Amino acid sequence: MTDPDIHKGLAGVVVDTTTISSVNPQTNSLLYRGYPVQELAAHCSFEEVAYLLWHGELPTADELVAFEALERSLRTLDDRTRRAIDDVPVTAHPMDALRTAVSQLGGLDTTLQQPDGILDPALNDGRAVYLLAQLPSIVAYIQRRGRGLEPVEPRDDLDFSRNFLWMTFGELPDDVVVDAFRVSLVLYAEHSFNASTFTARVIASTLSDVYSAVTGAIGALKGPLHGGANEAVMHAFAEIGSADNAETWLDTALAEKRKIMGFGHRVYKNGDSRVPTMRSALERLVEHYDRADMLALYDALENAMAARKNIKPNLDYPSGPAYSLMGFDTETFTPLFAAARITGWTAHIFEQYAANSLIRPLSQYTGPEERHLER
Ligand SMILES: CC(=O)SCCNC(=O)CCNC(=O)[C@H](O)C(C)(C)COP(=O)(O)OP(=O)(O)OC[C@H]1O[C@@H](n2cnc3c(N)ncnc32)[C@H](O)[C@@H]1OP(=O)(O)O
Ligand SMILES: O=C([O-])CC(=O)C(=O)O
Repeated sequence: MTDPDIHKGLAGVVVDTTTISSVNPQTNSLLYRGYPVQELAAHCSFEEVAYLLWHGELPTADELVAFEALERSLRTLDDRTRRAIDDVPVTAHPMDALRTAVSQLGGLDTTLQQPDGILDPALNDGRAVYLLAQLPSIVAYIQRRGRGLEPVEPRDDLDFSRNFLWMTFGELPDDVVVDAFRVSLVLYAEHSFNASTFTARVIASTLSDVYSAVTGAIGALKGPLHGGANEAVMHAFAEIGSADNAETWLDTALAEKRKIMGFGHRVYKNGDSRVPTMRSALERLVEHYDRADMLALYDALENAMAARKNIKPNLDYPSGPAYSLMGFDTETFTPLFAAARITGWTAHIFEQYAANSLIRPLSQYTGPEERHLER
């Protein structure tokens, strides 16, 4: 019998079709429902992008008004969600607290028990907007709790990005900061069959519910080879200290066979299509906060990595320092990624439900030959 082809890590394997986004390493482009992500980042609110990912088209003016009103009405945290977060030790990683909170939202949703309660598209549309509205409140609550601060209530006179920053910091930053934050959310919203989205689709393929699928996706995103890389970038920056040390630090790290976080990508081998847009946002923040030293370090490490390994940055590389300049705690960076990616995750969960086939690949057994107990 010939050995089957093994596709370790499913690298290069096309497992299904999708109409949600297309990642094109040949043209270095990323399209959401056909629109280049750079155009969306330049011209659209995060709410418009969420609507586009879910419905396939940008909202009309009336649809946007109704959608924004609904999202704003769903932001307040239930006391039971706060208590669930409070039961997680404050020293735990914020992604653990976020995962617990989303899991608990599933337990609180009694409509899951209705006939067809898990798959009903109308119920699921509502759940997606609810998760979109709740995640910023949860993430802001977790960061403030970590700092020993009282929560800040959401405001329904603010758009998604502004309200997120308001709830986190208790004040509104300048427009340049809000805009960089909005750009990061748009860029993080969706990226086809990445590890966390695929996790969500695997869970959805068993006809489990959307909260379970999102809870699993949060677990997958936490890892440093995926979303966890944005905070790992800042840990590396802290180790390096300043631009002068970048080359020496990198030589040591590579000699120790360490992975350099924020560099490399499974699909893009010649640069991540989102990096130039996020880097421009980072440059505006650097100017605003007068932190040329941050950009110098950023460039020094990028150049050293290009010279030694010819490996380019991914989106987590500019996002990490951008979130740091905005004032987020380093451990909040991956929860921010999750609060944006909830849009892509849920779009994929619903696409999976709509044309489902249980995801269950094969493996080649390489363990012991058949043997028998000696008793
Ligand atoms: C938004 C996102 O989630 S983007 C991804 C964020 N993750 C990171 O930034 C973590 C750091 N990067 C990595 O670990 C990898 O580049 C991954 C996991 C993203 C992609 O990995 P793969 O597609 O499996 O690439 P693979 O690991 O085969 O890399 C090919 C070669 O480049 C090297 N390489 C790839 N990325 C890096 C890196 N960041 N640092 C050092 N070497 C690297 C590998 O060691 C390997 O070298 P080898 O052939 O000598 O063994
Ligand atoms: O596509 C991937 O493998 C990882 C990634 O960049 C993302 O999820 O945004």
